[in-house]
Amino acid sequence: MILDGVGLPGQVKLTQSSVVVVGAGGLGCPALQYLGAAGIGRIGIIDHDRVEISNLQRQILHNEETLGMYKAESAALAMKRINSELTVDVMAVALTADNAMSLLHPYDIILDCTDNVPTRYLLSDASVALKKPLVSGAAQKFEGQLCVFNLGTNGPCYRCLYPQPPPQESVGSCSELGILGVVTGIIGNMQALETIKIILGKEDQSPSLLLFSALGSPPFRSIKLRQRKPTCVACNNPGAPLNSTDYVQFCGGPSPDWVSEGRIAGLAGHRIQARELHELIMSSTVRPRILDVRPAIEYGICQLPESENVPLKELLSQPEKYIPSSATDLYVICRLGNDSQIAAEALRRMGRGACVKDVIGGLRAWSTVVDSNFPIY
Ligand SMILES: Nc1ncnc2c1ncn2[C@@H]1O[C@H](COP(=O)(O)OP(=O)(O)OP(=O)(O)O)[C@@H](O)[C@H]1O
Repeated sequence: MILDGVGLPGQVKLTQSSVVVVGAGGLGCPALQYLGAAGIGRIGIIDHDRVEISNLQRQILHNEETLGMYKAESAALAMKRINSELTVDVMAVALTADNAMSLLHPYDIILDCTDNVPTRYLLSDASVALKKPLVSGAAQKFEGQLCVFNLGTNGPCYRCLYPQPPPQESVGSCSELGILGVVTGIIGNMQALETIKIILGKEDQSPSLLLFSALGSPPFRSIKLRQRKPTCVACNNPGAPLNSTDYVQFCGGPSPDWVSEGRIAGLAGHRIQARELHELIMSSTVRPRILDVRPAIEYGICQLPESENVPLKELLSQPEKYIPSSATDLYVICRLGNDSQIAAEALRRMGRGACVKDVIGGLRAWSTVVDSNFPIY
């Protein structure tokens, strides 16, 4: 309140404002922590996922005691420890095209703290339709990006910048590619800062894309963005893409874990649950052929007995080498069930009628439903 340019009116603005944070992971946790501490009047948290031990290296609102709890709940508990009077709406559901408008509608500003491309397009289209600013963060390995989309009447949206999704091979999750925890801390904190600036009316009206590289020299670079693109399908017709886009199909690649059971059922025949694979192993006299597409170093840490290791890159460079004869079924597995979908699709494209199935949820699912002693990392 004593800060020049903020004062009591500024603090009142913070108290009277509302924000919604989608994703209570590496970016969402630091953003939520500072937004809560700043005294934002109402904070919504949307995340369908539960806290896992591998999250604790960067998802700083969660702790050993909240393992297994919904992240949205765990984050809310931690924030209320800072300020018991905070109003926090816990929404332990996945944001989808069906619920986006109703879940996001009550809030002034939307923060994208998620980790997958379909949700980025979905959030962008929803924020254009709702005419709300979208404070978007991303982080992977040693790098991060920050941008405020849809600001004012002419600020560009995510689609203006990226009309087409990135190629599949350039996309991966933190658990697949790794992330230095503090990098998400830096970007998540900056998302909180940009949000507070918007509320206080101190935002930069000509938006830029901030690029951070922990190993870069200098580590921060900034690119000024143009205004809305005249050809942007979302800005020209707000709401239209939201009603007509299958975001997962549009982005290609593996289905994120929030995709509904209905969609997985649509892929029936191409996919198998870990439990079903286990039943098959137990009931067959001939052991099913299992291809593990993780990098060799990860395969060395743990693997299913008698599985073969063909790292994804190797498989994609020569898929014909690994297609089974039409008589043999092939089950493709990885750590979380993403790379195995890409590998299975590549093998199926080779034809020959081979029956190739990927294991939904990968070895993580195996350790949850089949063998709790399986040492998944
Ligand atoms: N459509 C969505 N609706 C709600 N939450 C989402 C959606 N997409 C992603 N998220 C959430 O965004 C968060 C992203 O954070 P982050 O990548 O740090 O976590 P993670 O997915 O647990 O990471 P890891 O890749 O290590 O498992 C996750 O908690 C994830 O559940």
